[in-house]
Amino acid sequence: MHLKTYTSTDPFLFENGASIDELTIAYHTYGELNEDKDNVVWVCHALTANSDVFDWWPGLFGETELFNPHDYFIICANVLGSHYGTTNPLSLNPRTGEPYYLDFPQFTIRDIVRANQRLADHLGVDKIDILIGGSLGGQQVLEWTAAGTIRIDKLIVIGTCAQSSPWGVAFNESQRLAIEADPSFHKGLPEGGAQGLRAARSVALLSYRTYEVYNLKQEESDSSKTDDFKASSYQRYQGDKLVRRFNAYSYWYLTKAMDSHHLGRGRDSVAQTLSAFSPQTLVVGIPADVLFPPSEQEFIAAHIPGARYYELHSDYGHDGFLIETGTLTAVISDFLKTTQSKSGKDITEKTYIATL
Ligand SMILES: CC(=O)SCCNC(=O)CCNC(=O)[C@H](O)C(C)(C)COP(=O)(O)OP(=O)(O)OC[C@H]1O[C@@H](n2cnc3c(N)ncnc32)[C@H](O)[C@@H]1OP(=O)(O)O
Ligand SMILES: N[C@@H](CCO)C(=O)O
Repeated sequence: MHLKTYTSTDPFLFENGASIDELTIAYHTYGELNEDKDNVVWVCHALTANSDVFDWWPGLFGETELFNPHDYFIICANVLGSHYGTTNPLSLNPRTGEPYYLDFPQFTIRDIVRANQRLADHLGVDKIDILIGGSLGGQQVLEWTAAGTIRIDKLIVIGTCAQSSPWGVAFNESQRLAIEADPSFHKGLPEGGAQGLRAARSVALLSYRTYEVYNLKQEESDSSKTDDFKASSYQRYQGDKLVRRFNAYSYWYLTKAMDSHHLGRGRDSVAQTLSAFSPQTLVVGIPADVLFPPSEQEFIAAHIPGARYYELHSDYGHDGFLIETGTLTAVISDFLKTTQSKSGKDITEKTYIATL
């Protein structure tokens, strides 16, 4: 359960043709790979999380949770370009001896997935029983399946999309504008862009949460107030909190990777790519998610043969996927029971689970 690293000294080629001489991947594993190698749960994390899934997805992953190390071999890799141990813009470029900063190659979700595949090869994993992720994690799940480089039996995708929307790109661009407006971002220092990152997190939160949850959590009781509102202090606090644990360069690049997500790029179409998927699939949409609205999940579910779709009601909106772990446990358990009973059979009927 400790952070591990794997360094591959084979050059890593990016989708855009750039390369780096070596790639380090930070990862966590929990449990053991069984003899049949058929107990792998691979978790793909979202924008600012890390490889310690027991830490950031408690309630769903843990010693006694649905995904536990006694029943499964759980793997989570810190994504390419992220701050938590995998090669990223603050890593030293062996060609210059200096951090890459903005010389880091622009990478895509496909590059992230190819880094995951490199780790799978290193770990001797040639079959994933359950591949799960939300948001940027869900983008990886879909892209890894489309890549077809490893056998995957079941997919669980939550609050994500098959192709980045103009709305999603606009949110990300607004956050990058905030980072770029911070002069320190351009000075080549590890803490460069910190104030911009603070503002970017404040913008991002507006896409992760809802009007309802702000009313619930940040309501003012003092009617005489004309300044210093709770909601203001909350935005500032959340910005500071991210700055303490993340860097502006990784954030800038990762939002660009999200923008690049398009399952149909270089393939027939998004719809056709999804319709060729063979894993049994559960898609979860959150009606209050303004960033990845349910229509995007319905599209995914409608095109993957036999996919099941569940609507998770959460006032938290997009971040509900990290918070509503009780409901997710129930929905996923139900999905797993159904898939076990249908093991080996071809599911052609799309089933909508309206409620549990
Ligand atoms: C190394 C690490 O930290 S691991 C990384 C952890 N994060 C991740 O992996 C990314 C995924 N996780 C997340 O995005 C988030 O943690 C979530 C969505 C799961 C939950 O969000 P949170 O920010 O924890 O919850 P919430 O929105 O309720 O905010 C609570 C925090 O805001 C503070 N807060 C609430 N209202 C206010 C206010 N009006 N003014 C100032 N602070 C406030 C609370 O005191 C609390 O502070 P704390 O986090 O220091 O305890
Ligand atoms: N709030 C989460 C999810 C974003 O999709 C994060 O910071 O990673």
